Amino acid sequence: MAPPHFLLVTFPGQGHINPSLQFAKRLLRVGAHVTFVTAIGARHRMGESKSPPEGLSFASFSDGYDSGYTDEDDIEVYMDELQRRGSETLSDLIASNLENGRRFLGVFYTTLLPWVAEVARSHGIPSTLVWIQPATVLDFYYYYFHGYGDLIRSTGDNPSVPIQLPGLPPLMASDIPSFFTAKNVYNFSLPIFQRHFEVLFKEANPRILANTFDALEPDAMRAIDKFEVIGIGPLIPSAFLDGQDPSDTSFGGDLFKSTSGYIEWLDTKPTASVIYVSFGSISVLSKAQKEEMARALLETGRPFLWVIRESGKENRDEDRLSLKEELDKLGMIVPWCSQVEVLSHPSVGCFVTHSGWNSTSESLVCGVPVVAFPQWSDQQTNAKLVTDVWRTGVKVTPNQGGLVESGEMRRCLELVVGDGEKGEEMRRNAQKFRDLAREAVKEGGSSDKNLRAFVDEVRQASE
Ligand SMILES: O=c1ccn([C@@H]2O[C@H](COP(=O)(O)OP(=O)(O)O[C@H]3O[C@H](CO)[C@@H](O)[C@H](O)[C@H]3O)[C@@H](O)[C@H]2O)c(=O)[nH]1
Repeated sequence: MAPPHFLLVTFPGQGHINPSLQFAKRLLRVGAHVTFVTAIGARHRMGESKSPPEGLSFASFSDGYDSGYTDEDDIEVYMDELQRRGSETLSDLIASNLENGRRFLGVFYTTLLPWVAEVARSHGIPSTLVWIQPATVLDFYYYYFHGYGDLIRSTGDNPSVPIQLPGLPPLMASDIPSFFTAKNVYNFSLPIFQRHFEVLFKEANPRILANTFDALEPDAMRAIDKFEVIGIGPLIPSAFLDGQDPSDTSFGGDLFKSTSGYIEWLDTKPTASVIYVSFGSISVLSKAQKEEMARALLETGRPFLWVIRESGKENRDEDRLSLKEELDKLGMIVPWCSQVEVLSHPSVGCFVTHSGWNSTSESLVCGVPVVAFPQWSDQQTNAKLVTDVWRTGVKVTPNQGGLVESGEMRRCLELVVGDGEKGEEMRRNAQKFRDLAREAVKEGGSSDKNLRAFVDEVRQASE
């Protein structure tokens, strides 16, 4: 019998590409073939040095921004173009495969691409959303559009009163996804999430595969009876997780150029001594914030590895860090690194993170406690889970102007890396979730079983 063949469409951002590539590899592991589709600009940047594993092929479409989306572009125009051009190409791809006798058994699409489900439906192919944030955040979006909108909107009026939603921890105004706050400037976001639910509820049996696992969010995964949330995560390269495929040492789709030497540098540092600082693939700290961070790192006196992505502005006087020489003596600043490799390194003892969902799950998988420094989107909620539910980290408190001062940063770092009871508890919890994550993905673990059962069902339904 021919292997089931799936189409997997992902938004062209690093935070989407990484879990999608890992999801594709999981599908291969359960005997499926996958065609991975994203926009041309991202596909080019992902590079093609490593030959893909057998059963994985790539296709791409023009979103109209083939040389890359930049900060100067209008995100709303971009999202419209992505949908318009993406829908056409995807439809052609499905049709030409059919003409050649190849039928996709199912279409998977990640967050922000609800239109993919419509394209799949127009060809009579079942589609499934792959949710790449925690189930808690998914539930929160659902509640907003289904009965709790007024309550959520009123959080800004009563910032000290928690919102209590079924199955979720009490959330303060500062814990909710940024798209719901008065400061939100991304007007495209809420209608897209609303549309995700609309297309989902056109399915007879709405199901969502989520990059989380049963033991991590047991209540949030079962909170809503209108759809089934199936945990298939954490989606992390096998070598750093279950070891089933030791050759799987990277996601395989970096959009940024890395440097060398940082692993050798980490090798020279004592166990759990290094502070790793990274804000993912989108957020950029202001110059003032970088200076505060630099002071905190220097005052803490511990070695650090800090990712500052290249923006082309580094060499301008106004962007140059004033303490650069001192920083270079104590730590290392790199433009990009293999984050999972760094977090798995025994020298790393603390992760200062923007709390993107991939970085958060990677911290859990590697058992590294965090200082959460959320910026936007789901990150406030992820930080809440880390600090109050899993208790594997602490969150910074900005001053009235929104700046996290060096003293506050230092306080948080010392809580995490220090010898106190709180630090020990966070390290213990981090180890606990590391073990639970491994348990979930190993053969027979909850995520492994969930994905196998899902693929078997799709296969049987198509027979
Ligand atoms: O030097 C680096 C820095 C990052 N990474 C990787 O890049 C990914 C970053 O993903 P994430 O931590 O989720 O951050 P963002 O890139 O900011 O992701 C966006 O997408 C995520 C998924 O929707 C959301 O959770 C975030 O809030 C949103 O900002 C992770 O896999 C990291 O391992 C590296 O490999 N090297």
